[in-house]
Amino acid sequence: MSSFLRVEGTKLVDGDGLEVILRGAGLGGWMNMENFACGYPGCEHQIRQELAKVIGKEKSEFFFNKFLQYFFEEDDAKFFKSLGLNCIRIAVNYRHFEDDMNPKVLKKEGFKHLDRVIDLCAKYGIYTIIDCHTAPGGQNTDWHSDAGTHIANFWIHKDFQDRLVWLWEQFAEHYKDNKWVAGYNPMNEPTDSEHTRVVALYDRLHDAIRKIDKNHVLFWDGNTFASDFSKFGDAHKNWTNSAYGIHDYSGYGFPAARELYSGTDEQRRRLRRSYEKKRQWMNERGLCVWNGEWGPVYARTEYEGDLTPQINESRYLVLKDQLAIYNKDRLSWSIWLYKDIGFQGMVYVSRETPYMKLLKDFLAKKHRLAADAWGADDTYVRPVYQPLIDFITKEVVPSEEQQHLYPWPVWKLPDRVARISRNILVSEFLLNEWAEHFRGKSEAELDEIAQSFKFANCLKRDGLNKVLTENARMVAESA
Ligand SMILES: O[C@@H]1[C@@H](O)[C@H](O[C@@H]2CO[C@@H](O[C@@H]3CO[C@@H](O)[C@H](O)[C@H]3O)[C@H](O)[C@H]2O)OC[C@H]1O
Repeated sequence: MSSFLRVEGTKLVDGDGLEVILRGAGLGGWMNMENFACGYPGCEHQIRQELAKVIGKEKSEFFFNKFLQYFFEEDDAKFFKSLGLNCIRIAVNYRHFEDDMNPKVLKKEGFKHLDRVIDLCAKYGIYTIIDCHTAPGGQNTDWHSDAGTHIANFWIHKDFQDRLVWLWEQFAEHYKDNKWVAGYNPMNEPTDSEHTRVVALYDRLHDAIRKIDKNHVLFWDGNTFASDFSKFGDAHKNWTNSAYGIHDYSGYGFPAARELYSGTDEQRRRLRRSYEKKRQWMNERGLCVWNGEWGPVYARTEYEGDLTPQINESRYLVLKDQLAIYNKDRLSWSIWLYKDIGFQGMVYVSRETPYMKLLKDFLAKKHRLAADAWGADDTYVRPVYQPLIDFITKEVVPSEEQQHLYPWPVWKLPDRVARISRNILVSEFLLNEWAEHFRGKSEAELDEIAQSFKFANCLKRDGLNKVLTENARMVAESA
């Protein structure tokens, strides 16, 4: 490894000017844990608080540290590489590096696992992209920014913005010489309702990082969950060595899809249209595009029963058809996600592990209540929330236009009701129930529970991995 990757026109290239197409995955709920991926309700800072209340701070930190250790180790890197993939996007939570009660004081221990995983990936020839998935105050309206609210306060507090700039200075200083780090993704999925503050912030982040690190590629997500660059204007002219991140989730990959995907001409047209819309701004300017997140979720026999194989075959087809589009464009991408508890991951924690056995009934309850937002099936609770939706549409804001609160159009009214009443409110009441499962556990038991996330204790989603491997083989042969 002799060179940094860089952007040349629409491509990523190595030091010899040879094109490099990054094909890989987001690591998942690791240094930014997520409810559906890790099996808890709400968001990460809430379960950390709750577990500390139930088993004490020391034991709780012990557990989370073990979790971080076992989640990604040598076997994971080896397996990932064996699929023909070459890049892992690592989502990190700012809280590992800075305490809200002690702002702008670096927690050096935050780098312990991040360095370990970056070095492990490097050992196997896998690039990494550092993705700042949460910003102080919350840069978006969803659970994964770990704010615990649907108000993206990051955009209305300069202090929060200053702290993110400071954090990126720390990252840049720490990783500026690391050539296996393909680049930095300074902010995951902003939702700036004014569309201008995000551009001003990117200017600041760019200048701060470039003062320290002239080499790494910067991957800038579009506004509104990395779907919209339409208000970016000529902003790119200020940003050097930059690529632009879209997140190309297709509705066909989710339970709420209007129909099961079977690859009809009309469905393929929709798939392509939704992708092309997201990259239009880059196309018009000849800029480099990176698809930082995409991919379906999968049915599980415990919930979808006999329909599981049929649903999942349809989801694999969505995946294949998306890949066909991306291959034509020689697009770099990062599928969401590598490891979880069995909803979306390439590998997932076996139901026979201590963690999954411990939480079996709780997870079934959480599923029934549709407490997570990601790909939730709301069949059981729809009668509870539909009256609220009807009330808002009939009595509160009868005009459709007034129902279009940002982040519309990604959030329609039912999405908003789901996020606020289920993913935030109901989940709050479930936090203690989750944490109580750990009451009275010794360190040895907590260690054993955390080991559930080890590669050896995970199953592989063969259908998904087969599609990815065959694609890797095909692109390698046609190169
Ligand atoms: O951490 C990730 C997170 O980054 C990701 O965020 C979601 C991305 O998608 C958003 O909705 C989609 C927008 O495009 C439409 O075509 C799809 O149908 C929508 O699902 C969503 O609001 C974001 O939260 O999601 C997964 C997290 O684990």
